[in-house]
Amino acid sequence: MEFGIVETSSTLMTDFLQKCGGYAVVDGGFATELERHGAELNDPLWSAKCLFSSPHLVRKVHLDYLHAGASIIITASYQATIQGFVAKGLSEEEAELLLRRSVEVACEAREIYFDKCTKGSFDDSGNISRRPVLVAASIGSYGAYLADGSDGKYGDAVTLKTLKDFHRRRLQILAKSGANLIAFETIPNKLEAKAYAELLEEEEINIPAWFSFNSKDGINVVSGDSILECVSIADSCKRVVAVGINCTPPRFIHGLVLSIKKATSKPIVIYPNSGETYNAGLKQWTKSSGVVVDEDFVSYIGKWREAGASLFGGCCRTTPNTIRAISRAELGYRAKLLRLINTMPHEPNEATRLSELDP
Ligand code: MET
Ligand SMILES: [Zn+2]
Repeated sequence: MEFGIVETSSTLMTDFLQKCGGYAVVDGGFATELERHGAELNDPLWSAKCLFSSPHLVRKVHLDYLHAGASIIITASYQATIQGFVAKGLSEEEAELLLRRSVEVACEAREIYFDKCTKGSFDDSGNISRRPVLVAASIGSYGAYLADGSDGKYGDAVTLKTLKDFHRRRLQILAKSGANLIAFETIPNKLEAKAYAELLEEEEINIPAWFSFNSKDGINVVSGDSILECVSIADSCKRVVAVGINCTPPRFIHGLVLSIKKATSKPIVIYPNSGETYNAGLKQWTKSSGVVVDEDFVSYIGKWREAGASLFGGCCRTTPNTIRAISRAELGYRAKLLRLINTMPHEPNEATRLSELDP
């Protein structure tokens, strides 16, 4: 029975990617998009504050990303922790309800989107035709909860047990909330990756997960730990169905995908930030030379795909426009691929195919 559950879990991503034509579009920056709509997130709970202060805005932002073409939407639970809610004066029960609510709101947005966009569309067999949409329940790191800019350098007092104790209950709740997968995001170090992998096994979590690491130099993860060692931890966990990088400047992604490829054959998920730098002290994003506009962002996608990534989205300070641009580029890529296949007298070699398909 248990084997059966894990089996289903492990094929979720490959089945999904197959349905999407090999590549899928993830959503964009969630918290920063809430802020663009006027939410005041200078708070230890960050985007999770909106789960009780403005759930309608959370739903709207999910919907905007769906309309922009995202096929995976990530919940507002990144910084939603029981410990954080309790510190705000909520009871544990209320905190757990809010965690569940983060997934419910995303599922509601998906229902509204399906309702609006699939009326009257049927496939050749008469079934309703919808692009598949997955809801990924976000789990941010212990450092996100601390919100102290520690970048995964937690010090010796924070052990594997500390991290497992911190994450266990939230993971249990989100895994039973109706989400399709767990997105462990912005993972800063090896110890936290290990804690997640052990929790997934110990708790027999029956939905799959992705591990997405954070890097600030394009070589190591943000704490300085080796990306290869981090990816290997994800690779050896059968419940992990994709591994990648998020909230990292776009200019570092190509090299990181090449490194990840060396340590896993699982699908690679990439959702970089806008290239601006977050100043944890000032709690502000500051412009830097590597900032890219939506068109530039899209021009990178071909390279990332060529390097081996198959799920693309955006993180902080990217918007539904970024996702729309990625999604159009993906549709264009697929159309070109089809045309190429139909017109080629013989199977093109990989190099010809990829150079002709560069966006
Ligand atoms: C600091 S990375 C934040 C990731 C989260 N999914 C968000 O967009 O809010
Ligand atoms: Zn981010």
